[in-house]
Amino acid sequence: MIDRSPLAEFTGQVALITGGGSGIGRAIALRYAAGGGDVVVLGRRREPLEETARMAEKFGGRAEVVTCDVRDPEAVTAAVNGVVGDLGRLDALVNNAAGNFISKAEELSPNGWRAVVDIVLNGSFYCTRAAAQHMLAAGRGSILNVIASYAWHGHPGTVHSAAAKGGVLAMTRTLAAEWGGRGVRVNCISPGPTETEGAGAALWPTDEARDRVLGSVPAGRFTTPEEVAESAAFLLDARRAGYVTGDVLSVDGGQWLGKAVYTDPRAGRS
Ligand SMILES: CCCCCCCCCCC/C=C/C(=O)SCCNC(=O)CCNC(=O)[C@H](O)C(C)(C)COP(=O)(O)OP(=O)(O)OC[C@H]1O[C@@H](n2cnc3c(N)ncnc32)[C@H](O)[C@@H]1OP(=O)(O)O
Ligand SMILES: NC(=O)C1=CN([C@@H]2O[C@H](COP(=O)(O)OP(=O)(O)OC[C@H]3O[C@@H](n4cnc5c(N)ncnc54)[C@H](OP(=O)(O)O)[C@@H]3O)[C@@H](O)[C@H]2O)C=CC1
Repeated sequence: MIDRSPLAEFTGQVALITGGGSGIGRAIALRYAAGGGDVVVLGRRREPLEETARMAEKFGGRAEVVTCDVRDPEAVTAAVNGVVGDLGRLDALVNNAAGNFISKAEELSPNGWRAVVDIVLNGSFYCTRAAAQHMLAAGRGSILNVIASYAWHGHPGTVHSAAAKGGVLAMTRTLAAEWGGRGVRVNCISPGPTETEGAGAALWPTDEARDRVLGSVPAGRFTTPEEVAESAAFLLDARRAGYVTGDVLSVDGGQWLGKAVYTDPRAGRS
């Protein structure tokens, strides 16, 4: 459980976290609040967002809730402008909202493809565009995109999500270069398999599938949302990561390296 951060690095600052009502998004919101910041959590369902806000307020800062579908660009712009109107500033955006399910590519319907790409890639762009208008005007800001390692190595069964996350990675690098001289940093964080409300049901719904995923992680366990949140706090903090932009931090127990590399007995690992 996250307690107040000894750094208090976000005191006086404001973060907007999409998908902040569950899993990794909630952990990032709570870590930001523990660091003294104010948080706004955005998603489609009000109830889980309000639960995050109640938890965040215990750290003493402000916490607000916005219901919005990131696939709706007008609603996103209104939500972001509302944050700045209510809280006076916007220092950080975390594009964490996502949709996912497993499907053979040849059986995936156009609408299934569209649902995931719209949430992950288009939604991240809409939020980024709206937030950057304020950040660039202020000359400071940090945008963190939550991706997955299959953005660069691919993964059978998740072509929609892998393609969308790959697009977010390219967007991150492009915008880091475009805005690097104007005070706005853009980075990615790449969690390993993490047991959350959405991921377990969508990606490893059976014990057999769960064991197979676990078997792919050299560290031998799932990532915790709090581990992702701690690294997210580092990347969001301008004092510690002010010179880091356009990069990806993997928090995955070595999963993307490929466990096969480590299971050769000649290397002393099995
Ligand atoms: C083999 C994989 C193992 C993975 C091991 C490695 C793991 C590490 C990396 C993990 C990386 C990433 C993880 C995540 O992103 S986890 C987050 C998961 N969270 C969620 O998905 C929560 C939100 N989800 C949703 O909102 C929905 O699932 C959805 C994305 C579908 C969007 O909901 P919406 O209500 O807008 O959409 P619809 O229900 O109307 O559906 C739209 C079309 O999509 C089709 N669909 C939906 N589900 C499925 C399915 N399970 N299989 C096939 N098709 C599906 C649906 O039928 C609609 O299409 P049609 O209109 O053509 O029918
Ligand atoms: N868990 C894992 O193993 C891994 C996760 N990731 C990434 O981490 C991030 C968080 O994942 P995780 O916590 O597991 O996921 P969850 O499914 O638990 O959370 C996803 C959140 O996104 C919100 N959301 C989904 N669609 C929309 C939408 N259209 N508009 C607004 N909000 C939306 C959901 O709220 P609501 O339904 O109320 O809208 C929910 O709060 C994602 O980007 C995911 O791809 C990366 C690697 C591994």
